[in-house]
Amino acid sequence: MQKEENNKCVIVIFGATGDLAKRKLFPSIYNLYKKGSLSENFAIVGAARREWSDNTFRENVATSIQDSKINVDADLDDFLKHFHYLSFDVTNTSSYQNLHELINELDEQFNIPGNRIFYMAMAPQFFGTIASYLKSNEVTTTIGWSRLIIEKPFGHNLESAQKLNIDLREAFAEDEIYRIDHYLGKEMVQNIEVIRFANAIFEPLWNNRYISNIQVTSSESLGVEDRGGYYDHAGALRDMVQNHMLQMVALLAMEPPNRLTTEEVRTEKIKALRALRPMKSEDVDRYFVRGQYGRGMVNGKEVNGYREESNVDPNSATETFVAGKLLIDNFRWAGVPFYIRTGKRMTEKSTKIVIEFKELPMNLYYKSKDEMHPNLLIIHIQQDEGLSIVLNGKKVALSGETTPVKLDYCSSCQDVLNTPEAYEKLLYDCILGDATNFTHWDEVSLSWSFVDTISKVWENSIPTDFPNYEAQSMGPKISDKLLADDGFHWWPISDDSPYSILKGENINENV
Ligand SMILES: NC(=O)C1=CN([C@@H]2O[C@H](COP(=O)(O)OP(=O)(O)OC[C@H]3O[C@@H](n4cnc5c(N)ncnc54)[C@H](OP(=O)(O)O)[C@@H]3O)[C@@H](O)[C@H]2O)C=CC1
Ligand SMILES: O=C1O[C@H](COP(=O)(O)O)[C@@H](O)[C@H](O)[C@H]1O
Repeated sequence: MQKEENNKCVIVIFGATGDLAKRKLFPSIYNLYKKGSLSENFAIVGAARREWSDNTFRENVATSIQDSKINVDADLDDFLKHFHYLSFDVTNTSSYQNLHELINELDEQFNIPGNRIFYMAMAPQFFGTIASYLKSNEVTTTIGWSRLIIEKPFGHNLESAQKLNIDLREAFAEDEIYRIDHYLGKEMVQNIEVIRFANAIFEPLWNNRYISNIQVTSSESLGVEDRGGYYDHAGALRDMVQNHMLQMVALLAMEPPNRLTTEEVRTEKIKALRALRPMKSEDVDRYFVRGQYGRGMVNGKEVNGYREESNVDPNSATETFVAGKLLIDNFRWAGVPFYIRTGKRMTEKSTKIVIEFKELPMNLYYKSKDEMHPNLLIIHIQQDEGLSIVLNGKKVALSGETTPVKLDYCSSCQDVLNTPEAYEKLLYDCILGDATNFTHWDEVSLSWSFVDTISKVWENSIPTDFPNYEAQSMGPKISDKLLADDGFHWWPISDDSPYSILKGENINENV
């Protein structure tokens, strides 16, 4: 009963004519509708500057759903009846009064008990303004609940994030603000907690006594595409590390929560981020590496270097690659490096976490030709979803030599049609009032304080070697040194060849 009342709501999408709404939000809402996760009592208001009619808006929503990979059923017309459009100027009071009236009408038409979600799918400079106008025009004053979903980037540094947060908090309480990090909606990112805390074979080993290092790689094969205007002011550090990469590190490092409630889970993640050893300016070059892609060959065709991309400064010093070594100063993790790397125009699209376990105290098989292979747990976040465990076994032969054995579980292969998109899951969580997989302000602020030191150092020392990696490579060679100095190497991340991780020739691929 509670759930049925809860999912009745009006969702206002600011920026409904834009790319995010088209590619992610409309298909996600349609999927929720098809699965019966939305009741019939919902309405969507699209708001943007364009002078569209409801019909034009519905046609665009239909096209975006048809262009996505979803199976479109006959119920599309019924679905579209829930969509309404409002031509909107963010700085004009009358726009908010019109919005208020429209929401009230829709509440009545669809029997919605005053529940509202305001989704900011617009450029971040408008977030504060919209929140403040919503409040002053009493659009957020309702007998039901009122929630704000806010897209990244959440500020450009700690100072601007703090200012944005103060602006938002004038209109919304912390528990009404849902800061989206779409990595937290990914199936296997959500699975990190389950793998860790529901398995007796991992939980006791998850610490510095048994783990030698953890590697988190999120590589992209595409370049900056048409987002040069935004990206050239952000760079990989702000675009990926401040949010997605540090969120994955927090999930890997956190203590088990007392309960699976939003507050308990967030508290543990916040504690892990607090334990992150702050960077000193003088250590940045030792712990972090930046790169920028140059030209290269992709599928037999030469592709542009970053500085030749549209809306990018031809002398840009913006990094499109970051690798770093993080240390977590607490009992569990003292001495265990967490290596992260992310970049554009790398060899392939892949996000993987490799947990490398320590060697055994004595190796009975050491005298044999092959050295023992460390045990690995590999969490495949994307493109394939699943996990692998690398163990040692005996070679099928008389010699008694050991050989690495890999056990694979592919969760996306089991349920390929039902794996929900990250946005679908997160939108549904927000409708149900579950903020566990959204970032709390404390997580945002701790991540910015960590990243700010690095970006300040980088802003003050212009790299002379950019571009320093070829498109379609694993980034600058110097990123291998981060690990080599500690006696480690990056494990390969290829999805194409599931056994590549075991092959000697692919190990140390960049060294
Ligand atoms: N696209 C993506 O994949 C991702 C986007 N994001 C974030 O989502 C947000 C939106 O991104 P995206 O959809 O790509 O951006 P777009 O530029 O494609 O869309 C911007 C939207 O804002 C509207 N808009 C712009 N100015 C005004 C104004 N003054 N008043 C009213 N509406 C206005 C535009 O419509 P109109 O021109 O009709 O006014 C359009 O609907 C950004 O914060 C971005 O960082 C985050 C992750 C991924
Ligand atoms: O937030 C962002 O993420 C994407 C990568 O997301 P993924 O789900 O495709 O891995 C990245 O391309 C983009 O630059 C960044 O803003």
